[in-house]
Amino acid sequence: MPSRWMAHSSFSSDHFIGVDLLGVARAILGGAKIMSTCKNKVLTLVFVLRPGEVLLGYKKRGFAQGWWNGFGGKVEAGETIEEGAKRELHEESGLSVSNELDHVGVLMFEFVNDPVLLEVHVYRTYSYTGTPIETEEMKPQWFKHQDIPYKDMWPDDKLWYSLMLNGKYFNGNFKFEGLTNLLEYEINEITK
Ligand SMILES: Nc1ncnc2c1[nH]c(=O)n2[C@H]1C[C@H](O)[C@@H](COP(=O)(O)OP(=O)(O)OP(=O)(O)O)O1
Repeated sequence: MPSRWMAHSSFSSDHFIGVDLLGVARAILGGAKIMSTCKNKVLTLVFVLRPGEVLLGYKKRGFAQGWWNGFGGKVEAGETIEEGAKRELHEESGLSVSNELDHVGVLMFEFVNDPVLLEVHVYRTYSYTGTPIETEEMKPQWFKHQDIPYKDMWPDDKLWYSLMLNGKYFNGNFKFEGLTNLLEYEINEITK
């Protein structure tokens, strides 16, 4: 039975920092079946790992084109967040994952003058089948941890990647103006 990491948020742009994301994350860790309220745009982000390295994809088109990122995208109607994560990973890299993904974080992104909040669920795994292939959307490449190209990535990534790479559970709130100006943020590591 797949886990149902359905998103929930009482998030409001009037209370950007300090929302109950910590409570959401604790509930998830406690095994709660959290259903989507559909207030946010729910996305996934999957990191495939091998010892000392992470697989990133160079975004060839669309949102954040020209930057490196994990694999992921929007969760579709009728699928759990984890199912969406596995589907996007396969579509964008050719890799398949049959085991449960390790859910390590929830990141909330607000953009100035945009009422839509992005709720990004971060997963990692060492367990996959297949060989990474270039797809219409992404060009994959393995990076040693010390060579991760942060200057060609979302500005927030360098703030939380070490937690993800070390298998810590975390959440974060980020407020952007445009795609490159990170105005404020908060990151919490959560102990299980
Ligand atoms: N700030 C930040 N840091 C790291 N990663 C992300 C962000 N913002 C984000 O949106 N992301 C991630 C979350 C997703 O993995 C992708 C965005 O997905 P997107 O390409 O919009 O979704 P798809 O469903 O693949 O889109 P199309 O198929 O419609 O192009 O970035």
